[in-house]
Amino acid sequence: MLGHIARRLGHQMSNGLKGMNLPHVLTKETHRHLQSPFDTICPVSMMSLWPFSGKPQDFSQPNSSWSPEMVRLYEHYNALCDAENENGEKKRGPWRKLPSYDRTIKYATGGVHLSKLVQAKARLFTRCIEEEGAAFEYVAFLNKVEKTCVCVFQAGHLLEGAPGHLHGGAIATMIDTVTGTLAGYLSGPVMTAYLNTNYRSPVPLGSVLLIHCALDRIEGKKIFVNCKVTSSDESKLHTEAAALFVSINIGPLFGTQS
Ligand SMILES: CCCCCCCCCCCCCCCC(=O)SCCNC(=O)CCNC(=O)[C@H](O)C(C)(C)COP(=O)(O)OP(=O)(O)OC[C@H]1O[C@@H](n2cnc3c(N)ncnc32)[C@H](O)[C@@H]1OP(=O)(O)O
Repeated sequence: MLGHIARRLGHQMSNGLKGMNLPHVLTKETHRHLQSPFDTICPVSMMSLWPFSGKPQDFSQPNSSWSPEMVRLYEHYNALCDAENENGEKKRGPWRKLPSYDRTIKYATGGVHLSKLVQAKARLFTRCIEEEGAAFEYVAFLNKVEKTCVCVFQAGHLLEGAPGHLHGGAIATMIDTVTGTLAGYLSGPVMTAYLNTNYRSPVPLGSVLLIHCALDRIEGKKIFVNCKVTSSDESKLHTEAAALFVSINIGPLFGTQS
């Protein structure tokens, strides 16, 4: 019952926050991606070591909860994914929009042990709240040449910490997610060994933020990644972090070679 009331309240609040009519805000380019999200992105199987199958829902596509600023930044980075050669022909640039699913392992092929190890109800923490705009709305773009990743993140009303402001744990969660994604795409399966976070200025709830991550160095199976969280115009630094990821071997889980 309480859950039902909370969901209704959340829904009303998020409707109040929307303040936009998606079809009027989105450009033709964005509509193209909405209609066919897999048109322009590299097949997942080509981008990572995860043996995905099928076409699961990509939660990083624009939805009606995205503010005009979120949509603007999405379109800005999306445009970088298509470069033009000297003849004006479209060719793939160094940037890739990364798809984002509510489970990673669910869509993996093989792995006879998966059904026993993974509970059917498990969901990725950042994608587990169904109401659009209520919690983590984000889309990440990877630059494999520069070994960087940028994430556009809109912080929803369920992520409150200090009154009216974003919870520090929610910020750390997003930093872990984006730095971990970069480390994972560069080195395969990893786990966070440490995440050192410095909170420099509070983030108003509902803000759109940029999370910039860059590979610092790789030493054997250790991947060091730096991160900065800024306001959407990059004028204000909110958080800085340094993370260490360690490569792990999960081949046997997926039924692949160890
Ligand atoms: C294919 C990709 C697709 C990507 C698309 C994914 C999409 C979806 C996105 C979701 C992205 C979410 C990303 C969240 C990721 C988590 O949040 S993971 C959860 C939190 N982390 C954990 O639970 C990890 C717990 N810790 C452990 O399991 C183990 O300690 C570790 C980290 C795996 C390391 O253990 P180990 O493999 O036995 O390594 P070990 O031999 O002890 O140490 C190796 C080296 O690391 C050093 N080291 C280890 N720990 C530390 C430490 N804490 N401090 C300093 N140095 C350390 C050691 O000193 C050693 O150094 P060297 O001697 O080699 O110089």
